Amino acid sequence: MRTAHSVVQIRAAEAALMATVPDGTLMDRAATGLATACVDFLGGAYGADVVIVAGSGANGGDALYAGARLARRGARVAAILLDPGKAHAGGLAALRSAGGHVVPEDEREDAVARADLVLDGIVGIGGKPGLRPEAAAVMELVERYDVPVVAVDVPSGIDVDTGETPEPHVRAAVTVTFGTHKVGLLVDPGASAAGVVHLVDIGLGPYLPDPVVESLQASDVAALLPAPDRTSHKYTRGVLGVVAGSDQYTGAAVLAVSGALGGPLGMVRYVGPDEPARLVRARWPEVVAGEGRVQAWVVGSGLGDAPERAEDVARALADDVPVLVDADGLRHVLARCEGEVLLTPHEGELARMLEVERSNVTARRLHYACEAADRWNATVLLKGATTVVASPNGRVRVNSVGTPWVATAGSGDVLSGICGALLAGGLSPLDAGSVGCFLHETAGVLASRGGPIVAEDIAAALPDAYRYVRAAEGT
Ligand SMILES: NC(=O)C1=CN([C@@H]2O[C@H](COP(=O)(O)OP(=O)(O)OC[C@H]3O[C@@H](n4cnc5c(N)ncnc54)[C@H](OP(=O)(O)O)[C@@H]3O)[C@@H](O)[C@H]2O)[C@@H](O)CC1
Ligand SMILES: Nc1ncnc2c1ncn2[C@@H]1O[C@H](COP(=O)(O)OP(=O)(O)O)[C@@H](O)[C@H]1O
Ligand SMILES: [K+]
Repeated sequence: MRTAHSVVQIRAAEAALMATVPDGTLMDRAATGLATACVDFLGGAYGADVVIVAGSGANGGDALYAGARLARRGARVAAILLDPGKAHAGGLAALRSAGGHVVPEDEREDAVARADLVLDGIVGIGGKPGLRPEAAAVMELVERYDVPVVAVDVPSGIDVDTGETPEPHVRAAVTVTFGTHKVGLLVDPGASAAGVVHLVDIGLGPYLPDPVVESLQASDVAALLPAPDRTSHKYTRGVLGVVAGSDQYTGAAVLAVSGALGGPLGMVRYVGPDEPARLVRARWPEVVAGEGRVQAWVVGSGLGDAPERAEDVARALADDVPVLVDADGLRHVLARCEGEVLLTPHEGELARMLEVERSNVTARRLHYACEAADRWNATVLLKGATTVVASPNGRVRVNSVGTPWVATAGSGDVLSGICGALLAGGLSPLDAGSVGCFLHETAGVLASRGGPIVAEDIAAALPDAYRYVRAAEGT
């Protein structure tokens, strides 16, 4: 499990750990890990030109100490001090004694222009979102000369606790973070600004409380996946009812059912108009058409906007089993939900539900997913490059696995099917949403292998994704 903590939690853990170790130990651990990551990134330090952009806090201190290590390994290291009077004294002395130097103000552009790497030590967890003008001016040079950035702890300027990114902020190729992940490194748009995140263990683990955000890894997913045993039969494995598709959107029915059949259940019942029902059965003879007992419902994909389809959603929500509501069905979730409900909007659908601009949802994904979970008393899975799954009890998971090739028409219908299958298999909405999303994106990666795919390819690769995560656990 990858876990992310808030700044307040990290500060408290840091204080508790610091009381047990000599002064400077944590910064030494951080700088050592940071320097190693820079050497890996550069493919060796010798002869490389490294520019450190250092603010006035400990984040600048980490960068300067790492710079000293790189200088000792043969890099030419130059520091741009944003506030020379307040630069970290120990870090600066270490850099100077290792042969590094401070860049005079009128030589900043030249230094950036020839750099192989810029270390962003402007601010860390003590910074306010955005950058001050002087820091922004240096980072403009870095972007103009297209110099790759390794961010220290966080890309400076992002909102560390939410992943929001008010401009300006740093865009990093790699972020080397210390002790634990920060929420803003896992949630977009902050996650995109962070690039590849590398965690350096500085010994904080035993002092950290429950995380604010979790991110399942393959072995976590494997541990949560239902699998049949010798006593299983199709009904004990779970039956999913799929209410999807319409005469206009027949494909949604086929795709939602394909996603469901790629999951660990015993049977799918399809409930819908004649034409999509005919297509579903032609494609999947094992599907039973018509109502019957189910362990969970998926309702919504491709229902269309005919007012009478509201009945479908109401009937599913009134049944005493977990319900996933997707796409068109989301228009009809008007009141607070009761029981186990998973809502799976994309940003546009969530914006419509909350009556806000879509751009606001894009900018504040964590905030609006949590707000919707609270408002509807349901688990909300907000789709995207990093999917957020927020439950009404405050637990949040983020999925960072996947490929943008998964963003293809009908892909969301497949997702609703696999998540529904997991609900029918007995998983909670939080587990079904986060495990389903992991399997769906992993299937996308396996099917795509770097090339274009269609939604059916994702559904077809779901059993392989299942095998892949079980292999990761060694089961
Ligand atoms: N936690 C841990 O376990 C460990 C933490 N460690 C490290 O410490 C870091 C936290 O250090 P920190 O507390 O000194 O704060 P930090 O982020 O460097 O700077 C804040 C200062 O910057 C300024 N400033 C603020 N906003 C700004 C802006 N938008 N644009 C420009 N400047 C801005 C403001 O200063 P001012 O100029 O107002 O005096 C403020 O006081 C942490 O991220 C990690 O790298 C590791 O060493 C080891 C273990
Ligand atoms: N950039 C991306 N990287 C990975 N997955 C993505 C990206 N953008 C979207 N997705 C995924 O693609 C799917 C799209 O679903 P949705 O928007 O409902 O499409 P549709 O309505 O066509 O089925 C979701 O699972 C979403 O999380
Ligand atoms: K930083």
